[in-house]
Formats: sequence, C-alpha cells, structure tokens
Amino acid sequence: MSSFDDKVALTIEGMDSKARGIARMDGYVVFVPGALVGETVMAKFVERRKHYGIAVIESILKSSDYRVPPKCKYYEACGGCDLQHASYDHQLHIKNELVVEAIGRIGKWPDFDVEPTLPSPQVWRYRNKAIFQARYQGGRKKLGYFAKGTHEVVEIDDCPILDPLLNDIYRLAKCAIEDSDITFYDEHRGKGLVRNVVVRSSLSNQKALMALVLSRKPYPTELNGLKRISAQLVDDKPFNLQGILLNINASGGNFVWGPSTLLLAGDDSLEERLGAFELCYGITDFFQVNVPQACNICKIVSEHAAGSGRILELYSGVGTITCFLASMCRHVVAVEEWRPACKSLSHNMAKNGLSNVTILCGKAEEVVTQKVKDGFDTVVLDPPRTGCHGDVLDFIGKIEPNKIIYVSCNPVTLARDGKILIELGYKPVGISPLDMFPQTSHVECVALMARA
Ligand SMILES: C[S@@+](CC[C@H](N)C(=O)[O-])C[C@H]1O[C@@H](n2cnc3c(N)ncnc32)[C@H](O)[C@@H]1O
Repeated sequence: MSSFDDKVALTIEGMDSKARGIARMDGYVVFVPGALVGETVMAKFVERRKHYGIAVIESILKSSDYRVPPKCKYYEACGGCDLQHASYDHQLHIKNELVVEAIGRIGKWPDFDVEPTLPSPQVWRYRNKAIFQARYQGGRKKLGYFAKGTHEVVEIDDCPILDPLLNDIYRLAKCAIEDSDITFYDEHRGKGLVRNVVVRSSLSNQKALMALVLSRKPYPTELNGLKRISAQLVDDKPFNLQGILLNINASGGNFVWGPSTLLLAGDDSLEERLGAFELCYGITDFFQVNVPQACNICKIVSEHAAGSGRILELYSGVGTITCFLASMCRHVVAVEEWRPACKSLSHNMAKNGLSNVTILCGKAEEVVTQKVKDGFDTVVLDPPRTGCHGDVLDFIGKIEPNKIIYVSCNPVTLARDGKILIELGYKPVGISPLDMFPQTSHVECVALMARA
C-alpha cells in the first residue's frame, strides 16, 4: 500500500450510506466527506484505522458537473446538512443509489424494484423543527448547532432549510436567554441549566412552540426567571409563539427529551393540516418535519393499503398515517410507545371523527405478543432509524397479513428487516424513495411487500 502522506490525491469511485465519497488506495478504503463520484480531490487524513481511513478535502483537482456552491454560509462548519454541494437533481439520484445499494448489498434481497426518488415540494425552508444546542463554551453562552463531528457549537443567524418563522424565533430566544441570568450547560464541568432549545412550527397556521430542555430540575428562582421570560415572549406575540415549555432531561445521551414536561407560558400543542385531516401534537411528540412530503407518504401508503379491512399499524406516533388508514378501512389497531403521543393520537382520532381506531400504548415488540391477535389484512410499519425489533418481525410472520407496508427513514435497517420478512415468506413489490430531507443524505422510503 502507498504510504500515508499528509496529503493524497484521491479519485472518488462511490458513496457510502452517509453520502461520503469512497476512494481506494491500493485497496485501502478512504471515506471523503463532501466529495462526489468522479471527482479527484487533494485530501488530508483525519483518521487512519486498520481497514479504512477518513480524509477531508483540501482542494478539488477535478470537479463533478453536479457540484454546486452550498447556499448556507455555515455549511462547512455546521453538522446539519451534508449534501448542499450537490445539485438538487443529483441529490435525488444519490438517494436512489443509496437505497439500491442498501437493499442489494446489505439486504441481499433477491429481486426488487426501486422507483426514482420523489422530489420534495420545497427544497429549502421546509423543516418545521430544530433542536439547538445550548452550551457554555469559550467563556460565554452559545446557542446553535453542533459542528461536524464535535460538540463545538456553531452559532448561526439563519438556517436555510428551516421555516423562516423558526429562524426568527431562534434569534429572539438567543437574545432573550443570553441576556438573562439563565445558565447554559457546560459539558466539562457537568454544570449549567439549559441544554437544548427546541422550536417547532405549524405550516398551516404559522404558529410555533418552543421548549427549553434542562439538565436538572430548576431552583425556584431559576423557574421564576424562566416563567417571566416565557410570559414576555408569548404575550408580546412577536412571532406567533403560542407556547413555551420546559423539559427536564437529567440523563443526557442522544435522546433529547426527559420524562417530565411543564408548561411555562401559553398553550402546549400545535395544530397542523395534512390533506383533509387536522392533527394536534405536543412538543415532545414525533411529527414529520416536512409536511407536504409527509402528505405524499400518506397517499402512497393509502394506495398500497387499498382494499384492506383490518390494519395493524405499528409505530403510529400522533396518528398522521392512521387518519388516512382509518378513513379507508374497517378497523385500525395503532401501537405507539410514547405516552404523550398516544394522548395526541386519541385526541386526533376523535377530532377527525375516526371512531374505528383502537390505540395500544407500549413498545410494539411487547404489545404485539401480549395484546394483539391475528386477523389483519395489512400491517403498516414506521419504526425509528433503528428499525423493527426482531419480535415484531416474528409476530408478523405468525399472523401472516397479505401485505406489509414499511415506511422507513433508514434504508440500511429497511434492508435488514426486509430480508427477514422475505425469509418469512414475503415478496418485495416495490420501493418508493421520497426526499423528506433535502440538502441532507437522509432518505425516506415506502416499501410494499406481499405474501409470496
Ligand atoms: C418514525 S416515527 C413515525 C410516527 C408516525 N408514523 C408518523 O408518521 O408521524 C416512529 C414512532 O415510533 C415510536 N416508537 C419508537 N420505538 C417504539 C417501539 N419500540 N414501540 C412502539 N413505538 C415506538 C416513536 O415514539 C415515534 O412516534
């Protein structure tokens, strides 16, 4: 193998599941973030392991025709987006390839058909949610996104994939909290109160919610300070901020929310319209971040589910897909583990006049074996990125529905779980990738499988 000089010229041959360029040096695999297939780059190693290395671009010697200047001025530093350097059409092509690669190479599905990626109706300003990091760094409070691969906070003044309303609220919150006595979390000392600021907005009525995630229970004086600032922000109604909440997450880790949430001022939920349905959700509930594209997912799922009498829907959240399913079949059993989301789900079914939904709150892998019997024509799955628990797949194998509709935000776990379903007697009918997250390498898919 060639020696590892500080800088190496690399030709990009492929892409990995995170849309990083893949180059080879005498067979040794090197991942190059931000490089496109066909490019030759001068790159510098930042990590060298036995079987692979990671190198960052120093200069581009031969550029791809699909390379475009990133729109965001924080793109290089911020860890949020990773495909702004590719034209939008090329992003769609890359996402298609990522799905084909995962299903073929990782899943080894014997035969499958992947449709072209459905473009997002909006490719900028589409996100209705942001999780900002609050940290005490370099002797001052900082609010922004984590930098690529580190916990260094990048402060921004505008995020071009975020709803403009949320950019306004971010700037407002930044000034209000930074000027106050409220402390930000210091990772080195394990001290400081605010860890995250989460903002969410409704596209249909342009209202927003904000939550402060705290590292511990606030002292009474701190709580009074938070209530005072929150009341001012909500009462002034500068940007339709309809509620501010507090959540305590003392455990840290990657999951943002802790178990207790308290309303500081205003209302505690948002309303959104999806097709003919009104959906209400709370600050800690899962809700799709790109609403027009979520509507497209629901339409595809409905088309696949047509003709079903009884549907088992696992990982139902607040009922986005449930509404569409319940309006077209006899009965839906919806399973969701997050208790606040189950409350929203129940409210949403009643609000939309859907009385044919049974809600079971708990982990899908436990609920299906303890509370669900057979007799379903179709099973709809929409798990988190980690995919389905093995017990869920085993259960589906036992109850033998005619169809399985798998909505996935991670082609790698879709490939893994689909392989198990194929072994249980299902045949892939089609995979529809949708671009739910433009400017990033994330891709959503709806896969239909039928009993072979
Ligand atoms: C990707 S979201 C999909 C939600 C919903 N289908 C939608 O479109 O809004 C996954 C949901 O599964 C829930 N969840 C995660 N792990 C679960 C489990 N083991 N059992 C049941 N629900 C789970 C999450 O709380 C979240 O609401």
